[in-house]
Amino acid sequence: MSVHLASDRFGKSGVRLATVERDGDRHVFSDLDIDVRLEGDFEAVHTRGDNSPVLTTDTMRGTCYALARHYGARSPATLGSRIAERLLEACPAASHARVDLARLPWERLAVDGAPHTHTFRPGPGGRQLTTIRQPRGQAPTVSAGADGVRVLKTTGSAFDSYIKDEYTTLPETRDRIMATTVAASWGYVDPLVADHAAPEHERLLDEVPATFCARFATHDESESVQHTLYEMGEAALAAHDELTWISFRMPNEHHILADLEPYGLDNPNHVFVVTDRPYGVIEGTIARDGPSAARAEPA
Ligand SMILES: O=c1[nH]c(=O)c2[nH]c(=O)[nH]c2[nH]1
Repeated sequence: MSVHLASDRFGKSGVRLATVERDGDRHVFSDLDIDVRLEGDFEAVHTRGDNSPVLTTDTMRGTCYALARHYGARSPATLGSRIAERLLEACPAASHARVDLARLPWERLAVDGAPHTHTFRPGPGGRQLTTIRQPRGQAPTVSAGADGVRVLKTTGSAFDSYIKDEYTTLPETRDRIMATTVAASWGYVDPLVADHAAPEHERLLDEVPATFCARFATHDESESVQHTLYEMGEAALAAHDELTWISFRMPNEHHILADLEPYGLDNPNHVFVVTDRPYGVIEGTIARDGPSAARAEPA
């Protein structure tokens, strides 16, 4: 039997790193979860047990902390780019570095109506995601995203007219709860890709989820999660010229009308059984028409 190494990459996941920047009394707290990966010519590591080309994943972890000391963590795109560059410098066999940085949502605690200088609590949104892809000798690209963005609406969602066969038991409905925890990722037009530390990227990490969540709320003509996903993508691309594509993963967090008949009660959309498993998963990428569509990547 003959086999070969078809693909490989290695790195560190779950590098948890927080920084405090002190601007007088006012502290800025940044909390990141970083993943790094290297790809390149590491075949001998696998096939011959030759570790000489390996930059240890422990060194990758150390690199993240050391560069956070130099560059801070307030801009994940800046920190991520520096980490990617450094990993390629330190590991000659690597041809590509990828750094994924998730920023956890902390917000200032309000005390007597004013944001506190050094006390924080978990913020309401999801995690903000920045991905740096750095091919050796070429410009890096940045893509972005959000995950853990939880939304639910209590009306304005229908689901009917689907295929019915001998295994179909799902009742049709013109009025249901729609709930999901959105994971989104998006890619930028070229100027923003080149200028990867652009403040636009930071601004869009806030604004794009706000745009697609607003469309989730206002799309009261929803025929399905798929229908709303498309509307959310279209709204994001319409509102933000910087984006060329946006991908969503939207689990359908089912709220099933409870059967209260055994108790002699009616149930006009009041009481629901909340189930977490199994759950539907709806995924899609919306891209602008034209050449940029070819660069669309899955979430
Ligand atoms: O919006 C929905 N899309 C589906 O594809 C689907 N399938 C299902 O069972 N419920 C739903 N809801």
